[in-house]
Amino acid sequence: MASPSAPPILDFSSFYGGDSEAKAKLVEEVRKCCHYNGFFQITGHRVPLDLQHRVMDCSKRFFDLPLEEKTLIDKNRTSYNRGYELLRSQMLEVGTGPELKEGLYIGEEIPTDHAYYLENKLNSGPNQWPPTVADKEEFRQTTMEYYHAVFDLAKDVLGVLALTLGVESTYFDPLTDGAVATMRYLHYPAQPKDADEKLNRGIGAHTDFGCITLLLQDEVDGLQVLDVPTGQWLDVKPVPGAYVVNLGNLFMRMANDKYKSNTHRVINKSGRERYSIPFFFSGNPDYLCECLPNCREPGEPAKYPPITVQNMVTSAYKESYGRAEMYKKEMKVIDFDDSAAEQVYGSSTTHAYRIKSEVIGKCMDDIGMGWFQWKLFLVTGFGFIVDNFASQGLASVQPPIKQELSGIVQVSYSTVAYYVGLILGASFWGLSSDLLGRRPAFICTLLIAAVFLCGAAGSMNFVAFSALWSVIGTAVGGNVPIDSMIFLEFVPGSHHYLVTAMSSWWNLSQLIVSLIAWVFLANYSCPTDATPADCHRHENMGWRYTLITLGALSLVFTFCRVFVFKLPETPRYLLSQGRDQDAVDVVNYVAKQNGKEPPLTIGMLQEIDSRLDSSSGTTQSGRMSRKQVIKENLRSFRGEHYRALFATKKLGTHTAIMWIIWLTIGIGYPLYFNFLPSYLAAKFTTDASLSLTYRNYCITSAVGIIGPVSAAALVSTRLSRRRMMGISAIVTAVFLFAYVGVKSPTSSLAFSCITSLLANFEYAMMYAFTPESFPAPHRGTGTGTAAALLRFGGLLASLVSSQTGFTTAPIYASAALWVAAGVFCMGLPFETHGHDAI
Ligand SMILES: O=C(O)CCC(=O)C(=O)O
Ligand SMILES: [Fe+2]
Repeated sequence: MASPSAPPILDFSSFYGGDSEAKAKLVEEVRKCCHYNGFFQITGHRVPLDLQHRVMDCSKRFFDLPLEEKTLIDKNRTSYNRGYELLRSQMLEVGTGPELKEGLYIGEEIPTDHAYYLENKLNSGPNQWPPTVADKEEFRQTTMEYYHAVFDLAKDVLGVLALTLGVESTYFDPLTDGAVATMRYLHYPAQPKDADEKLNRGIGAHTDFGCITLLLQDEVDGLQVLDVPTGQWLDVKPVPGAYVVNLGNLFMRMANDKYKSNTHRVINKSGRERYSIPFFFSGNPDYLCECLPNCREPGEPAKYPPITVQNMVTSAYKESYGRAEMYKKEMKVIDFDDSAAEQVYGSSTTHAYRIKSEVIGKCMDDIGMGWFQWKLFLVTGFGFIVDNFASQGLASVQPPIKQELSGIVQVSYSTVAYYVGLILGASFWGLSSDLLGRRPAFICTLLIAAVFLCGAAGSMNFVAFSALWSVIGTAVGGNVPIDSMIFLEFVPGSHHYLVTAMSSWWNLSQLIVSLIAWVFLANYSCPTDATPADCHRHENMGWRYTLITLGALSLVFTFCRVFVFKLPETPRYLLSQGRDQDAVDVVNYVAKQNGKEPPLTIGMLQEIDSRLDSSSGTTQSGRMSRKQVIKENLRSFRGEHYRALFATKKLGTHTAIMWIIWLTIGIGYPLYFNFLPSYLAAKFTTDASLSLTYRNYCITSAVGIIGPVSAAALVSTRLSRRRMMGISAIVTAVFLFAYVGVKSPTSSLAFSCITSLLANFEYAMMYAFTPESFPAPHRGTGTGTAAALLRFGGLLASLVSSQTGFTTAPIYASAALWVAAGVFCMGLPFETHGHDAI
């Protein structure tokens, strides 16, 4: 069977006849099918055609009943799977919707005093018969007559299977005596021909978990078998009167995997209603399934230990139906009453969005922290690193630039240009990540920064230099806000503290820049008293080397982001766009990357829509092309993301205070750091060598790393984030005030280490708190604006520093601003600790 072929039709009558040659041929053909995919059809069996017609008629009669009459015998009223199962109550395949089929489960009549019932044996108990079906008694009798006829046929098929294994046809008698079997009347309503095939399955792809299945189909096709070697789905064409026979997982296990239990599914695209009656033969619950004879080579071990039919089928049942069960469980866990979140977020998100976001959060928790997120922690960290490559890089190269390039009125004008870029960049990329997604910013910001950092190294005049820095600013401005968001949207609750720890990348970067500057600037710069008249380019290459190195490292980071770690769009952004199916795919992709079972199905999200009776837009935006989405977004954008951040009084107050805090520390932090070097130089008038200066920078930066790390440790405790941010801001201020009084260069270094640690503690908290406090559909806008205000503060500070002489006033001002920021933090209206970011 080299080329894919649908299950063959075999004449079973030779099993009953006396022609031993024909019988041997049948056995051989069955054996081939078992090896190939475990599927074949049989005609010539002993189940009368007339009985088949009568039973199909029963099935139709039942399904024609009104729903309320069918649900009188709901399967969930029993603990042993007998009775009616509603449409869409099962999902066997990842990524599909609930299945378009309804069913009635029937088995051997087991009274409540029967040992099987008393011992809770597999699917054992009295049947539930529909009380209102026409000809009720005939319905019951025909059904049971059919059940017993197919039961006998199943025993005969097992007889042939025994012969294929080279043992007596009676080999399976211990398995078939007292065997449990279940049959199901199935009804697949007609599904529109153009319905989305992916979502609308009669039965999702699955394998049967019992011993063997005998299926009677009516004349409407829809059953397909997967041809494993080619990946094609082969139609199993209905043949009047024939049974489709297939092996289940239990048989495959007993055959040491030599015989196959194959994947199959039903998609009813016929435009007609389809009826089928599968008969699942499990076996005697106490039968011990061991490796069958002739299923392994001499010396080859059995792949599986012995197991009883009861244990095997119950656990396989769990596994096979696990998804559906988990789905139901999940749906029960979901608290549809989210009035607390509603109070805060109001109309900024829909109810359905919030619940779905919560479900995604739960799935992320189930998937847990794994390789995917650790890699993400590294690649999002690149953004923090490059941010400081630029800020710190610019500050370090300004002194040698001033010496070399002529016509510079104020070297800090380049800082102004850079900050203007940063403000534009933070606002633009923030907003763009809500409109177009997180990915474009993830790639572009790093790439642009890398290219222009290299470009800036080649600047020949100050105007070009400043212009290039404004472009670098537009890219870098988007790095930190977007990267912290992306990481936040993938990290499980258990590792939320890592969002805070991300800031340590920024401090690490400060250390890297200080080291690079130490190497290049201390060695390849004109003497400190040189001017453009006597400082030549070739003697002053240090700043160019510095920038080239920083640019090259940034290029390597970009390369990693583009080619090594491929970031999928975040599930919450996709949800916010109504792209539910894409969100499901991403969540399951992360699960796969972490070696976990896929936890989410589209059905779970659809269930939320149907329960809340809202349309998520899946059907429209789900099929929109990327271009359409962009167009739609831009068209609908009338400042809606900004308005949404003020949707309720609480959220509005929060947004306003958050933004004010960012502006305040935006001025306070650089005001102090820009002044400090000149202040110290003026105060101590020691002509400290460049080397010493860079050494001190390195020490301060290294100590600074402790800030975010300790913040990360504390953020996962029960302490309130607002209070921690507030207190750390105020303590920073106290140290700044004290700084003015330092008496020696050594204590100055100690103080700058402590303030750096404290300020970075506060920053790290803020960088984590800000994105998590905004709802994902507007998170980019909220976080981006915060970052833009931070930079605006920086711009104000650099304007002040370019206009003011050396006094202590700016340092006091900075301290006062930190106090103010601390007080604002305490006034934030809500806490994110203990809640999932939505
Ligand atoms: O209805 C069919 O054709 C197939 C049913 C089936 O595969 C099942 O119930 O396991
Ligand atoms: Fe099946």
